[in-house]
Amino acid sequence: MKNLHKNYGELEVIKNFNMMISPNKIHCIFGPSGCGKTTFINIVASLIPADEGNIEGMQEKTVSYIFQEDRLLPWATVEENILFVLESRYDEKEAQQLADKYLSLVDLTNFKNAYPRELSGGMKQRTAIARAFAYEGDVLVMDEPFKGLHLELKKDLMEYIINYGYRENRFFLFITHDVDEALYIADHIHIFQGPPLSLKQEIIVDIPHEERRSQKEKLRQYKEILLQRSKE
Ligand SMILES: Nc1ncnc2c1ncn2[C@@H]1O[C@H](COP(=O)(O)OP(=O)(O)OP(=O)(O)O)[C@@H](O)[C@H]1O
Repeated sequence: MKNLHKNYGELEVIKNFNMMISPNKIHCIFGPSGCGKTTFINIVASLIPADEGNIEGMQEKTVSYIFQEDRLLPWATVEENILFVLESRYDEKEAQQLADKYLSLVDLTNFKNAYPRELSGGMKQRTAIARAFAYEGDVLVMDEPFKGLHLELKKDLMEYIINYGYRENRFFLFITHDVDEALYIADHIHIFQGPPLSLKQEIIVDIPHEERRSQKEKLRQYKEILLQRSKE
């Protein structure tokens, strides 16, 4: 991302902002409310245009997006909500296989025929996660995707991203306010401040994912740095 600028009226949300992300790595974005994180990832996902600047390497890339809110179609069932976005990309059989696989991952197979109004907030969010994962975009952009989910499912979903080949050749941008979540999953943690959005510090978490549960002392040190830098 090069020299990005974005204003909302008088407010300079993003000004001369640069950042690089690598495939196979999970980039977490951390920063105070209102600093411009959502605006930034919306630009990366081409949901809104930047006023200036460009993003290289995104041509022809497909994007899966998990929003802060579930954005489900109210008139469609859980399964139809997923199949609907897969239609443009997969044939019917492939789409059904993907929908089945990811409904099972988020533990909603038994609710595939339910409508959003019949679901709890967490179940709606799980549907939105299944929809984004199933689309299998080259770029996965997530804005606090696991907020409100219970710990076990949150861990299962993070494990899935880390361990099941899902990371291969894929770009991840992941906004979270949860320090433990970030330290569990991230390879890079970008601490932002703003507006206008700028990088305060980038932390590279150099503990292999499979060792994160056992390397408690090292993780605690990262946590301290992260909390300290976020507060300053
Ligand atoms: N469509 C819009 N029109 C006008 N101002 C906006 C718009 N969207 C965001 N803003 C403003 O831009 C600033 C950055 O908002 P943004 O949603 O990007 O922040 P954020 O870091 O994602 O916050 P949060 O963590 O609370 O989601 C805020 O001051 C917000 O009020």
